[in-house]
Amino acid sequence: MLRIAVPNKGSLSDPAVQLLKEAGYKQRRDPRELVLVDERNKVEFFFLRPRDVAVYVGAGTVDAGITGRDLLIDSGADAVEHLELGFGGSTFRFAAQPGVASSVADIQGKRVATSYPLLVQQHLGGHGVTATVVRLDGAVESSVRLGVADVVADVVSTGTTLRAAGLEIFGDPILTSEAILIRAQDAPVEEIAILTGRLRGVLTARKFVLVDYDVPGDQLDAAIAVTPGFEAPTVTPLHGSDWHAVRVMVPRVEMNQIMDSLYAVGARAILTTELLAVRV
Ligand SMILES: Nc1ncnc2c1ncn2[C@@H]1O[C@H](COP(=O)(O)OP(=O)(O)OP(=O)(O)O)[C@@H](O)[C@H]1O
Ligand SMILES: O=P(O)(O)OC[C@H]1O[C@H](OP(=O)(O)OP(=O)(O)O)[C@H](O)[C@@H]1O
Ligand SMILES: [Mg+2]
Repeated sequence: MLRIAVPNKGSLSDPAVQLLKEAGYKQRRDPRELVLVDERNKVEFFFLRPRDVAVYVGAGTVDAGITGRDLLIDSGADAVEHLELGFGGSTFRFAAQPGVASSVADIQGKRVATSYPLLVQQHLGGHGVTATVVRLDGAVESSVRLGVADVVADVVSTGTTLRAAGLEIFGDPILTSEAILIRAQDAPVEEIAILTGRLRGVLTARKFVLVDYDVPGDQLDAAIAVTPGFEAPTVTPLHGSDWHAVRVMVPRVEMNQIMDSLYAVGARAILTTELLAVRV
């Protein structure tokens, strides 16, 4: 049985569980459940603290897990980033009160508060900067006002938390993070491939929609130029006329522009439908 670690709390937990459900895996109903066996798919899920996922995968006691890239790096664990999962996006940034620092070099000799000490130490070391890293469990933004640090290094999503604390981002991003599937060095290759295929199937289905339309023969090439498709669109002749029915996958974000363009070249009965899962 493939053993998979899933975050039990925090921002990554709900979207991770949702992704696994959509990929056809059984998920827990009771948030107190720590282990769940999915007999049908031959997978065992372990619900662990997001920070600990990489530790277990790195130790090889579970084969794979869902975590954030920032958490993986900060864990120092010997696990492999295997697949980007398209949620939990954030950047990891330095911030301070206005005028205190404008680049990483300005951190020299200062105190940096963070919940990600290894990630920050590695970044500072890479820039030849020596600083005192103050490890905090959370609410890092308050550390400057409360006098335990001069600079913070933290996860930034909207920036609202930093602004509310009177801090400004400075320097280049330390890291761009998102939720990722990680695997153990010696994870079973075939089982990981099945898991990856299932997850990719959902991620692709989220990015694309299916468009169907009818188009007269003399406009078929113009319509296909608008919707070239993943490989090639499916074209079926309509009974008793020179019209064709076309079915094609298009990127969800471009869906409305594409429908407008199709209409403009003479396509009619243009329908868009959701995809549940895809193998391409
Ligand atoms: N707005 C956000 N706030 C915090 N973490 C975020 C946010 N957006 C994405 N993430 C990602 O979520 C992961 C942090 O997981 P964690 O479980 O610590 O979440 P949390 O929401 O901070 O929970 P906690 O209540 O334990 O602080 C990191 O990979 C981080 O990059
Ligand atoms: O840029 P924003 O959209 O404001 O989001 C970023 C904030 O969210 C997280 O905090 P969280 O709520 O997880 O609390 P914590 O600091 O205690 O982990 C993170 O540590 C930042 O403080
Ligand atoms: Mg947090």
